Amino acid sequence: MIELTHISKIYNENIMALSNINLRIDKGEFVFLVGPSGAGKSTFIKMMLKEIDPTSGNIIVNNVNLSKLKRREIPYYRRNIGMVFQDFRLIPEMTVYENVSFAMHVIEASSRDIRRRVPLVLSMVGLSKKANSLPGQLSGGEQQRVSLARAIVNNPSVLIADEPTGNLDPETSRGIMELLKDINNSGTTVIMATHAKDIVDSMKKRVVALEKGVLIRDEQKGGYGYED
Ligand SMILES: Nc1ncnc2c1ncn2[C@@H]1O[C@H](COP(=O)(O)OP(=O)(O)OP(=O)(O)O)[C@@H](O)[C@H]1O
Repeated sequence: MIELTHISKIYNENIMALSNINLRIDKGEFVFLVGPSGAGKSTFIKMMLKEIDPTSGNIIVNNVNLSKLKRREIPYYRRNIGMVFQDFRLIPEMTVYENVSFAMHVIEASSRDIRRRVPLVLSMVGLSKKANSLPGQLSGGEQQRVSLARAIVNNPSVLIADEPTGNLDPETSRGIMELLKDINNSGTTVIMATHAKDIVDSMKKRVVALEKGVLIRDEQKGGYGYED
C-alpha cells in the first residue's frame, strides 16, 4: 500500500510543484497519473523513488516511511519499485538478455536464479528469440518490452511507468498496455504517468489528475479529461 499524506514540494525560487497531496493506492491497483506539463507528475515519481524529499508530509510505501529511510537503506527500498521510461534507457552495448540479467546481478541474485528467471521474463514479454540482440537492432516497441522485462525481473511490488508509450505508435502502444495489464493482473501495483488520452480512455482504470501541483481529480474507471 502507498500512502501520501499532506505532501508538498517547494523547489527553490518558491515553485510549489506539489501542494498538499493526499493519496492512497492499494496493493494491486492500476493508476494513471495525468495532468498538463509542469503539473508535478515527475516530482511525484522522483519522490516515490526517494530521489527527492518532500518539503512536508509523509510517504509510506509497503509500511516503509520514506522520511525515516536511511541513505544506505535507499537501494534496498528501490528494489521494490520497477521503473520504465519513455526513452527505454537500455544499455546499448549489452544484449537483451544481459540488459535484463544485469538488474538481477545488481541485487546479487545467484547465477542459478538468473538463469531461471531471465528466460521466463523474456518469454512473458515475447522476446525469447531476441535474447542475443542488441537494443539498436530492435524496434522501439521491442526495446520498451525489454525495459519492461528489466523492470519486473526482480518482482517489484510497484511498477512506475513514466510515459512508457510516448515514443511508440498507437498499435505498439496497445501491445505495451497489454503487458502492463498482465503485470498488474499478477498483483503488481502499476502507476503510469501519461499524456496518452486514447489509452487512458480505453483502459477505464483509476485516474489521478494533477494541475499546478494540486490533486484536482481522483476517479475510479476515469477518463483522460483533457483534449490532447
Ligand atoms: N529541480 C527543479 N527546480 C525547480 N523547479 C522545478 C524542478 N523540477 C521541477 N520544477 C518545477 O516544478 C513544477 C512541476 O514539474 P514536474 O516536472 O514535476 O511536472 P510534470 O507534470 O512532470 O511535467 P511534464 O509532463 O512536462 O513532465 C514545474 O513548475 C517545474 O518547472
